[in-house]
Amino acid sequence: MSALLAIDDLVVDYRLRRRSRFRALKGVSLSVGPGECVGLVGESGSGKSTLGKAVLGLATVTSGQIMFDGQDVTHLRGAARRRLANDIQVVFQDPYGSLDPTMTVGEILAEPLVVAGVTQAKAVVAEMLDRVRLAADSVHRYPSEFSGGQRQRVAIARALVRRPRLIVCDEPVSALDLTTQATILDLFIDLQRETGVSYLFVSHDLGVVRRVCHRVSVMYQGEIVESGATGPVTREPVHPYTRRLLLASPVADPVRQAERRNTWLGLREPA
Ligand SMILES: Nc1ncnc2c1ncn2[C@@H]1O[C@H](COP(=O)(O)OP(=O)(O)OP(=O)(O)O)[C@@H](O)[C@H]1O
Repeated sequence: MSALLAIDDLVVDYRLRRRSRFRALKGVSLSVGPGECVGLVGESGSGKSTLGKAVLGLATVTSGQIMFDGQDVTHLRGAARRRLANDIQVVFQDPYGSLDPTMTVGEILAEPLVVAGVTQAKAVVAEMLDRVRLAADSVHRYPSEFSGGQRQRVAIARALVRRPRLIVCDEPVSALDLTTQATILDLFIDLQRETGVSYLFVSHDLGVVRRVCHRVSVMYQGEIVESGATGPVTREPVHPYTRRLLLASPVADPVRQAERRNTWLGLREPA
C-alpha cells in the first residue's frame, strides 16, 4: 500500500529566548496509508502534538520531509497550504474551545464550504450531521446547548465537510468521560469504514489507541522508540518506555497486568 502521508526524518525546533532553541522532534519517520488509522502515543511533552502541527503546517520544520499523496508539503504556505486544507483536517481535544460560541452549528459547518465556494452547502451540512448521528435541527442550536460528546460530534462534522482524505485527531476524546469516549471512538471507526478517511490519531492513552488504530508509533522525548501493528505493540511492547506506558494505562485484566509487571521487572519467568 503506498502511503497517503509519509513523514521522513522530521526535525522541529522551537525558538526560545536568547537565540536558544528546543528540539521537539529529533528525526521522526512514519507513514499513514489510505483508510488507515495510525496512532501516536506518548506522555505529555513527548512531541505528539508538534508532529500533528507540522503535518497541518502549524509548526516550522527544521529539516526532513512531509509528503502527502506524493507531493512535498513540508514548507507549503499561503494559497497552496489553504488548498491542502480540503485534504487534511483536524479535530482538537477541546470541543468547548474549538467551536465559536456565537455561531449556530449550521453556520459553523457551512463556513468552510462557503469559503471554498461550495454551492450546495446546506445539503452537505445535513449529510454531515447525519453522518455524526446528530439531529437535523441541530443546525439552529449553539455549541453551548450541546453536551461535550455532542460538541465533539459537531467538531468531527466540521472536519468532514470538506471531505478530507486525512484527519489529524489530537487527543479527540481525552476531555470526555469514559462512556462518551467509547461512543465517539466507535463513531471514528464507523466514519472511516463509510468514507475511507485516514487518521493520524494522537493520544496519551494506549487503551484509546488499541480501540481505533491499525498501527501505532510510540514517542518518547521527540523520538519514535517503537512502532508496529497495534495488537503486538500494546500487548507485548519491547521498549521499556512503552512498557511503562502500558503499566500506567487502565486495564480490563488487572491480574494479567500484575503478571506483566513482574515478568518485565524480572520477578517472574514469562509463562
Ligand atoms: N511553542 C513552543 N515553544 C517552545 N516549546 C514548545 C512549544 N510547543 C511545545 N513546546 C515543547 O515541545 C515539547 C513537545 O510538546 P508537544 O506539545 O508536542 O508534546 P505532546 O506530546 O503533544 O504533549 P501534550 O500531550 O501535553 O500536548 C514539549 O517539551 C513542549 O514544552
